[in-house]
Amino acid sequence: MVVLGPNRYGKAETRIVRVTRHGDAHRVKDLNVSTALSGDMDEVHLSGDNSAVLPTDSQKNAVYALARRHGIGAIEDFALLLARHFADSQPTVHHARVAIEEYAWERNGASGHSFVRAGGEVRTCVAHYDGERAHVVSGLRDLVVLNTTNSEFWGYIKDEYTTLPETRDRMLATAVNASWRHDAPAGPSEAWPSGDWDKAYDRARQALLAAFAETYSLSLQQTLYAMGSRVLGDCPGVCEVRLSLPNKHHFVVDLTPFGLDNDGEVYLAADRPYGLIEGTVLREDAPDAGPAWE
Ligand SMILES: O=c1[nH]c(=O)c2[nH]c(=O)[nH]c2[nH]1
Repeated sequence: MVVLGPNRYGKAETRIVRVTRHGDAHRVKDLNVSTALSGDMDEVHLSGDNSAVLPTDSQKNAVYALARRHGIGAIEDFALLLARHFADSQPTVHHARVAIEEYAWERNGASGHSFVRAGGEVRTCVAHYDGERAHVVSGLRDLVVLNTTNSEFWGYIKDEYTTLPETRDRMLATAVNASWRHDAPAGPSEAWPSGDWDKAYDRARQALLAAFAETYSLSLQQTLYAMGSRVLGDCPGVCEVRLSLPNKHHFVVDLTPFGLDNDGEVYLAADRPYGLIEGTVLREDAPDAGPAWE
């Protein structure tokens, strides 16, 4: 006997560039949107009856049409708009998940129409909506940071395979992958503070950077906790932070064969393998996450 378990379906990675033109001053939003719907989908799996299915092609078209109709502000607002559209317009759709990545462009020179892709991190969000309640997780990935000192690593277990020398001064570098969960409003999801998402994003990003720079680190784990705590302290309305930090190892190169000393001046930047330090930091009274992280 087999049964159908949890399932969802949607259009992954719809790439959309939305241009807003105010005279000669243009604005660009460059997104990657993934939708996933669930609901009365037993029959399509069990008998092939498609009558409950909103095609993934229609989901993709809705992304473009709603972008044209409503414009795109903060990605969290656009994700909620789409999630509400799917769950509120189709009786067979009980839950919508919309994930968006944003690629930033900066103005290129003084013209209003030329742009250069900002090389740094990618902004992310995931919104869930079930017809009643919404959950929003914001975040970023690939924010690469490096401290040339104020990092030590010693006092760890030494087993028969340990060769790593203890260090009181090392390079510490990582590509920050962070997501932060917003408190869901108690009432209907329309209560989400619209227009505050960009400010909240800048504040969380700044908290991550400040904590990385200012923490005297005895391990990347300690730095992770400091970064998560700082976001919670600086960002009202954020109740949980999840971090995934690859330890981008930098090894001092032995230059003695060439008659040269090397007191923390020349490093080999290793590509892989890398330590991967992951953790969650949350307010003690954080409300239940529901589907927020799915
Ligand atoms: O900050 C660190 N944490 C570790 O757990 C670890 N393990 C390791 O080899 N180097 C490091 N660095």
